[in-house]
Amino acid sequence: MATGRTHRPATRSRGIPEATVARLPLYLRALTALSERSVPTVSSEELAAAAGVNSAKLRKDFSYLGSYGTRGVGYDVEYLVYQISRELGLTQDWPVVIVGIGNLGAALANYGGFASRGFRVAALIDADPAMAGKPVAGIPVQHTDDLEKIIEDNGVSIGVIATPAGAAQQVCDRLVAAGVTSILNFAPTVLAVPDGVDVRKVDLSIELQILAFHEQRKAGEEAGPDGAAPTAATRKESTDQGPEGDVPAVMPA
Ligand SMILES: NC(=O)c1ccc[n+]([C@@H]2O[C@H](COP(=O)([O-])OP(=O)(O)OC[C@H]3O[C@@H](n4cnc5c(N)ncnc54)[C@H](O)[C@@H]3O)[C@@H](O)[C@H]2O)c1
Repeated sequence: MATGRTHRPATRSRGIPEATVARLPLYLRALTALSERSVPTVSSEELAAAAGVNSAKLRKDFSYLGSYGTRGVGYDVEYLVYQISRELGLTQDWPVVIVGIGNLGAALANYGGFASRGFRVAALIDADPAMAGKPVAGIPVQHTDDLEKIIEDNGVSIGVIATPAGAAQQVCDRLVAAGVTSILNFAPTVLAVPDGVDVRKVDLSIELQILAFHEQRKAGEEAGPDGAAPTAATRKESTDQGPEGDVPAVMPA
């Protein structure tokens, strides 16, 4: 699956390809787990396996960061955590607003993984007046009438859209007009944004459709061309991640 960002060239100005940027969070997740176990160093092979990435690709990715590891020792885990966090802009706190506090928005608000990665949920916004003031994940929901003021007061540059598809473009336009320059869109619709605004789209049903495609292919292989039982060559491990082995569940906008 291709990954990318809207309105950005395939290579960023500092020379790190988008495909490498998309893998940095995978390395960071694996490195954070090693750090939590107080593992001091890791080889490229071990880290590649933990991140689900090919080790030659990992070494190439790290060369863009200027990180080459030490022969026979490997990479310093803490230093790589710092380097990748810095590259991803995670050494600073990012206030995030979530718009649309229904089933999905509430689940996202309750997800502790944002805060632990430097994303602070600054505000929850919904159009339903009945929800205004009601706490979700300990944060009172605010009405969309105040969207612009909320963005400005909190210095928000990242917005998450979890509204119905029909409302998403209008919400997006207001977020962008108020100063938001990055949008994570969960609504099943393509958003139009001006240059300089990044949109990432998450669509779990697309991921399921891709899995369905692989299931169908596996079923065809199991039956074999003449209906024969599967052989070791045709049977696939359930951990198969595809040729790249590093495909994130996030679609380009
Ligand atoms: N990307 C995914 O994998 C994924 C998974 C589940 C749901 N979704 C999508 O996420 C969206 C939300 O799903 P849900 O199940 O939480 O729906 P929901 O109906 O439970 O919640 C939607 C919320 O958005 C609010 N809303 C409506 N219009 C608004 C507007 N203009 N401004 C602000 N808030 C507004 C509603 O008041 C409601 O609280 C839908 O578009 C759905 O298709 C995506």
